[in-house]
Amino acid sequence: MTYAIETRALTKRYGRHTALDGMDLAVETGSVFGVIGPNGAGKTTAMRLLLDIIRPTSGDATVLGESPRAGGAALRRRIGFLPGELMLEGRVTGRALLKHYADISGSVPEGRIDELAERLGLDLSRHVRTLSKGNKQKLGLVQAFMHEPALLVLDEPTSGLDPLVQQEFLSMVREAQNRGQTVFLSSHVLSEIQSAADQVAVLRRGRVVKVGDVATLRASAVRRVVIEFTDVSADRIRTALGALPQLDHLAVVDGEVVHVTGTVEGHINSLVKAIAPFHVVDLRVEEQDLESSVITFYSSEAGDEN
Ligand SMILES: Nc1ncnc2c1ncn2[C@@H]1O[C@H](COP(=O)(O)OP(=O)(O)OP(=O)(O)O)[C@@H](O)[C@H]1O
Repeated sequence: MTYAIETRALTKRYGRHTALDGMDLAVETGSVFGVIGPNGAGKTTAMRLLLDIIRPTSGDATVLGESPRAGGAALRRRIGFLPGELMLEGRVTGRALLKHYADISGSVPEGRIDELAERLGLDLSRHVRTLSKGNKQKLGLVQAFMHEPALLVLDEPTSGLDPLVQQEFLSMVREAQNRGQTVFLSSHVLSEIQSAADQVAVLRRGRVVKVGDVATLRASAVRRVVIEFTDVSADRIRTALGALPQLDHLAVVDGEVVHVTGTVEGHINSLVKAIAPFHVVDLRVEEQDLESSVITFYSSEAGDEN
């Protein structure tokens, strides 16, 4: 197994504030790896460390087999980077700017810039400072993808893109993967990661709190359950279900039909066993998308740190 990115206890502090706290990650070569987390979780900090834009307080990283610091410009050319905050102010056209970047990164295939711009619906003849946020983002994407680098590091790549362009971006990611490129991307919009990423790391307050493939994260996902019973009292149901450890937010409404709602984390086996003795007239189990699931995860963990 080879890794395009490995980090060992990678840590960045700003004064007393820890932006990234002992990150251990291994990103397989040729995979699409997503980092998700809310604003301020440390996603941008992690990416800047990998690009040697900032230096770690402690710990280290290997990117395409080299340390970001020692790899220098040669390593940088093998990475396509989309920064989170793209500053494009010049009085140049998109085409001129990309030509400038292409001269630096070298080896941009003939016609590649036009092909990518067309796919994303970007007008290359406009001055970059007149472009909208979404169009600047497209220019940033063309710049990151155009030289088909071994590794793509994309900070919030879909922010500002409309849904159709997001779909086009996702097919660019898949094509990059088919070519053997590795894609490391961040988002706080988890639905984007869900369809694109082989592996996902959940980052929260500078720490990796979960890593897994989308299927594994789903297996531990939080599901919403709705159950209706007849011929039983609400109290008996409360007693039967109240002790189940993975059942949360339990609400039992008394009536001719006893109505129960709650959330279950992980497998629903013990819930099914617990309701089996009663007369169940309806049972619905709704899987939340990864986004709601992880948000539930954050909120259930909230308050465990300062
Ligand atoms: N140069 C800096 N000086 C001081 N604190 C910083 C600096 N850069 C980042 N931080 C802090 O480090 C934490 C992590 O920031 P980071 O930008 O990595 O988060 P993020 O997950 O990328 O969030 P966002 O989606 O908002 O960009 C935040 O609390 C941020 O305020």
